[in-house]
Amino acid sequence: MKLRLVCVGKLSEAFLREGAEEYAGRIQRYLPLEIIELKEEKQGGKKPDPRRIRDLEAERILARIPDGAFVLVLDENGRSLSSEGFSELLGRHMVQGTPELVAVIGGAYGLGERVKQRGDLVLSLSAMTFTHQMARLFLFEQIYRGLTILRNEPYHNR
Ligand SMILES: C[S@@+](CC[C@H](N)C(=O)[O-])C[C@H]1O[C@@H](n2cnc3c(N)ncnc32)[C@H](O)[C@@H]1O
Repeated sequence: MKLRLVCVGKLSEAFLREGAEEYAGRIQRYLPLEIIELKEEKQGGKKPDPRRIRDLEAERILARIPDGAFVLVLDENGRSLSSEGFSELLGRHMVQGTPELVAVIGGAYGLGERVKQRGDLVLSLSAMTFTHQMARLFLFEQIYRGLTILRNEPYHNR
């Protein structure tokens, strides 16, 4: 199974970029990982219309999700899972032969309804809201943690 992250915005904070790169490297010891960073929608000088921004970003996000992928949409209002539960989810898709697991992280205004509807699971990392950059780091850490749990490797201390 391949992993793909589709996200809006780059990692501009060096301390988060370093952390995310560290975990991305660790994940890639187990599974291939592709990161697609989409540009944030800008509305040239106008007062931002968050709904319009989300809708425009949604079109570009959906275009990067291949058919047959299992889609994990990251949203603070989604479902929460334990690390073990998340690890089981990853393991199930690896065994079932899901070709690609796509995780989606929104930009400053969050994700449009069409993206949430495409999600096979809308996942919350916490009921609190993080920046998209932090969400990326925490998601990567949890994917890495989940993979080490599947391999029974000493990272997650039960
Ligand atoms: C700054 S947040 C957007 C917040 C925005 N108020 C909204 O309506 O979603 C940017 C992105 O980070 C991700 N994110 C932030 N906090 C999260 C959390 N607690 N759980 C899961 N994803 C989160 C989501 O993908 C969100 O779209």
